[in-house]
Amino acid sequence: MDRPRASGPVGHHGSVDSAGGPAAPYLTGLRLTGRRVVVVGGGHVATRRVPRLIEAGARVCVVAPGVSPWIARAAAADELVWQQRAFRPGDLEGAWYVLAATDDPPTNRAVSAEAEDRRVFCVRADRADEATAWTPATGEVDGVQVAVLAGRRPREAARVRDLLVGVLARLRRRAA
Ligand SMILES: C[C@@]1(CC(=O)O)C2=NC(=C\c3[nH]c(c(CCC(=O)O)c3CC(=O)O)Cc3[nH]c(c(CC(=O)O)c3CCC(=O)O)/C=C3\N/C(=C\2)[C@@H](CCC(=O)O)[C@]3(C)CC(=O)O)/[C@H]1CCC(=O)O
Ligand SMILES: NC(=O)c1ccc[n+]([C@@H]2O[C@H](COP(=O)([O-])OP(=O)(O)OC[C@H]3O[C@@H](n4cnc5c(N)ncnc54)[C@H](O)[C@@H]3O)[C@@H](O)[C@H]2O)c1
Repeated sequence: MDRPRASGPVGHHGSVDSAGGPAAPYLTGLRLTGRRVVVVGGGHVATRRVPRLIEAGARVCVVAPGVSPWIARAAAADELVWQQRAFRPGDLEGAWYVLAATDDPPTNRAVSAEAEDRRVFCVRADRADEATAWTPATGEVDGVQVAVLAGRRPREAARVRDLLVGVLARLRRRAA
């Protein structure tokens, strides 16, 4: 079947074409309620991402010898499970989504290899080119969610997210 054509500068699929570049990720919305998500590593990057997984209702398991105070508190409050040890093969059993976010590249590589074997999508914090998923910059205004990927330019993604959230909030206030 032919691909549907874009009409005008912004196609009906919402993209301004950058023909010839590497394929862009397929943006989607994971519905994680009650589903196991394994986060390997419990430092700065994991601590930025885990709250959103919990908000989405995921059953989060953090595997790391040491974690941030926020993750330790969330574990104590039963908001997540913390396995206080290094990653071991088999830890991804039953996972729907995986984050490899340690500061040890061989461990991140082992996590992403196990995820690949199990065909589970996996973010890899240190090597986006070897990951099967990327984390967008996100925001929300009155039930409208915004997610921005900027082609491995996280600061640009966060800047555009802030702009969009600002515009949405202004539109909301004007409509009220
Ligand atoms: C948007 C955001 C969402 C979030 O994380 O929640 C996000 N990174 C954020 C922050 C941030 N990232 C980095 C720093 C420290 C340096 C700096 O300041 O520049 C900081 C700031 C900080 O940590 O404070 C460095 C970095 N990032 C990546 C690599 C590896 C690589 O590119 O290979 C390295 C080098 C690591 C190294 O040195 O080894 C990779 C990715 N980072 C992504 C997302 C994915 C898609 C991005 C896109 O398409 O635009 C992608 C591709 C994959 C992924 O990781 O999912 C969040 C802003 C959230 C917000 O502000 O709300
Ligand atoms: N993608 C991004 O947005 C982004 C941003 C900053 C840094 N990074 C990259 O991500 C990596 C992690 O960054 P960070 O700032 O969160 O590091 P961090 O030092 O704050 O945390 C590292 C965590 O990994 C854990 N860990 C180490 N070895 C482990 C093992 N074998 N098994 C399980 N857990 C293990 C530690 O206990 C700790 O919890 C960095 O090395 C950097 O390459 C990515």
